[in-house]
Amino acid sequence: MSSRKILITDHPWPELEIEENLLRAAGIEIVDAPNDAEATLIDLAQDVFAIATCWAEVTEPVIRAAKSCKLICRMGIGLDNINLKVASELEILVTNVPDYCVEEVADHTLGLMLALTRNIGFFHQRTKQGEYNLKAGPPMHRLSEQRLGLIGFGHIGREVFQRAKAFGLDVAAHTPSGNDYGTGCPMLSLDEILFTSDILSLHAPLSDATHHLINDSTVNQLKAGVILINTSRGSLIDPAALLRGLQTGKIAGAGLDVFEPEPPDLHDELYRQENVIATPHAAFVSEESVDELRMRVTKQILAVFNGEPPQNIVNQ
Ligand SMILES: NC(=O)C1=CN([C@@H]2O[C@H](COP(=O)(O)OP(=O)(O)OC[C@H]3O[C@@H](n4cnc5c(N)ncnc54)[C@H](O)[C@@H]3O)[C@@H](O)[C@H]2O)C=CC1
Ligand SMILES: O=C(O)C(=O)CO
Repeated sequence: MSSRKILITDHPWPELEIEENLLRAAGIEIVDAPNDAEATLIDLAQDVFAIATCWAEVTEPVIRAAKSCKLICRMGIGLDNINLKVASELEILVTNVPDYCVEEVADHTLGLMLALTRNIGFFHQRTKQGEYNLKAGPPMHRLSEQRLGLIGFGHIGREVFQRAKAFGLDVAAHTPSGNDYGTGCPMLSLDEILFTSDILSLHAPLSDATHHLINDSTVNQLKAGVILINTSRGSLIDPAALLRGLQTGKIAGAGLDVFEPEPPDLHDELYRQENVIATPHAAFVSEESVDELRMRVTKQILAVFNGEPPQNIVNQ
């Protein structure tokens, strides 16, 4: 390996001590980007053998500038911030960590769902403001009489299914393949899931097919009073259509962990709606998941440095 440098484009953890301990011991230098602007990444990527990225856009110009690059690691599951086509064309391996936070995201999804269906966010705000009563709360429904529709039934969707069953929810799912992975979960068409869900939760990756999957036309198909949960990617929802759906009452509430764009403009009308609860792309986080993620990415980098195949290659 001629280059001994790697570039970390961005990371939400304050220090890189896990990466430094393992990589510096092997003689690898870490370049910690000061910001994730494309021009900065183009400049810093020139002589690195690997790029590790959380949410920064690893664009075609960044990849083409990285002349010695053998590996691009997504420090996470979703691959929507990496130009996979160009990486593959240049025979650069791309990896992700497909299963480090499945339980955390499923728990978070149920958390958002319960906060909305039990009016926990609403009552919390009112109680803190000194209003100790049940006046004017949105209607609440018995969960065991509600249909939860999942769009996407991969690692996370299936984990949400298991939890939701324990709450007595009637769960159904939609994916293009219709594979229920032996769970017995009814698999429906997109139209059926939109028409029949009392709660709709998104667990599909961001792609051309899922971009603005929730738009004015699909909002129209939803059951009146539906609750919408998104812990996948913000751009699965057209934010303007969501706002209109909330304002007309078609959508009774939204629980959002992901946004378009990120970070969102929290002064936007959408986030001022009382029936929107939001968390800052935090669904994946626990001490355990983040440590596991960082260790596994570091091992992928070490493998390639040592001339071995890394785990979880997505483009081979
Ligand atoms: N908020 C957070 O902190 C986190 C968010 N995520 C997001 O969650 C997404 C899902 O993660 P996993 O379940 O692990 O992925 P996965 O790859 O195991 O499952 C994805 C599922 O989406 C389905 N799918 C693909 N295209 C579809 C379409 N057009 N319509 C409906 N379904 C479609 C697939 O068939 C599969 O069932 C990730 O792609 C990522 O964007 C992942 C981790 C953390
Ligand atoms: O792992 C993912 O895809 C996340 O969204 C967290 O970065």
